[in-house]
Amino acid sequence: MATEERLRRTMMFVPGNNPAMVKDAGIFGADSIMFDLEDAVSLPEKDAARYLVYEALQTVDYGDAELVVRINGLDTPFYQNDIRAMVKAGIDVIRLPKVETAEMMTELVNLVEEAEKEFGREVGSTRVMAAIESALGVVNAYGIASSTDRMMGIALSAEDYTTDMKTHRYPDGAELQYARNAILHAARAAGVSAFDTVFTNMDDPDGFYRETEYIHQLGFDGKSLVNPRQIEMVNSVFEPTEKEIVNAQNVIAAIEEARAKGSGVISMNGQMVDRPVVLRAERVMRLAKASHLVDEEGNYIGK
Ligand SMILES: CC(=O)SCCNC(=O)CCNC(=O)[C@H](O)C(C)(C)COP(=O)(O)OP(=O)(O)OC[C@H]1O[C@@H](n2cnc3c(N)ncnc32)[C@H](O)[C@@H]1OP(=O)(O)O
Ligand SMILES: O=C([O-])CC(=O)C(=O)O
Ligand SMILES: [Mg+2]
Repeated sequence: MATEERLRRTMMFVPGNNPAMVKDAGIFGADSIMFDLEDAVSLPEKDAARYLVYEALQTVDYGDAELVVRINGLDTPFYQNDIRAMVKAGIDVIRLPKVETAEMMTELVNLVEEAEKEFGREVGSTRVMAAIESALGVVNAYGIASSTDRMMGIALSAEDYTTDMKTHRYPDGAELQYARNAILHAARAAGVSAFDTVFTNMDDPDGFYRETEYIHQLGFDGKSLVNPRQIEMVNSVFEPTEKEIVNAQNVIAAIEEARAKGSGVISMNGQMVDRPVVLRAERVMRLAKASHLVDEEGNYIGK
């Protein structure tokens, strides 16, 4: 399933007009690096940023990170050149900002396909994602999330969203409750990844940690980030604990024993273990493996 393909806990914005940040973006260990051609780049620098990111994609080794670019919106004069350059460079994922309808994704995908043909890239190899930044986008979230086979995920973009909603961000996040839940349900129903929004106050690590724990509890796959210092904090929240891993191993062993006896349910330390419990345990083990916390047999080895 698309949401389980790879770890996507951390998706770090890197301003596309900053050569030092673009060059070093791979050293911090983000699961996904997101080069920004949109709001981090001023209008006079749009062409230079596109060229800088294009060059970096040809020359810099970003290791295993998934490479994403946030292009300019469909209401700008820049998005067509952004799409052609990024597809030509072989970007993994194009993130379209300010998506409000499924038709906007269709327009993106048509241009991506044209560019893949023009530059000899395999048709279908470029994936896409949508940033949802308005009330209309939230209302249409499922249509957007299920608009194309290329869809990797959808993200809440709370800075623009709260502006559209005539509010701003508060420490308790109550103003984002509906959007977070709507986006998460749309992503899960469509089988794509769900990303929470950026947290922009670098001087409030406690607030960042609280928000990350909260969105992890809701079920998001990860979070958009603006600074490398945020990566380790997100990973520490998303990594399964030793206790969770040992419990998952016990659950899997118990259900295998039950199945050998022809039963789909068993009691383990007073807890009923049945299919949903087993599916959660299997997911814990996949996360543990991807986080290199277990060996090939699934035994906890820690960091
Ligand atoms: C609402 C929206 O649209 S949000 C998305 C658009 N915004 C962005 O892309 C902003 C990205 N983030 C940044 O530009 C910066 O992190 C800021 C402005 C928020 C903070 O900057 P600083 O206070 O300089 O950050 P900090 O002191 O932690 O930087 C430490 C190091 O990490 C680097 N760094 C910081 N942020 C990033 C980043 N996003 N990507 C890559 N490298 C980064 C700095 O260059 C610095 O490197 P150095 O030690 O070699 O000089
Ligand atoms: O995608 C994000 O989280 C950043 C952004 O553009 C917004 O919040 O408006
Ligand atoms: Mg925005």
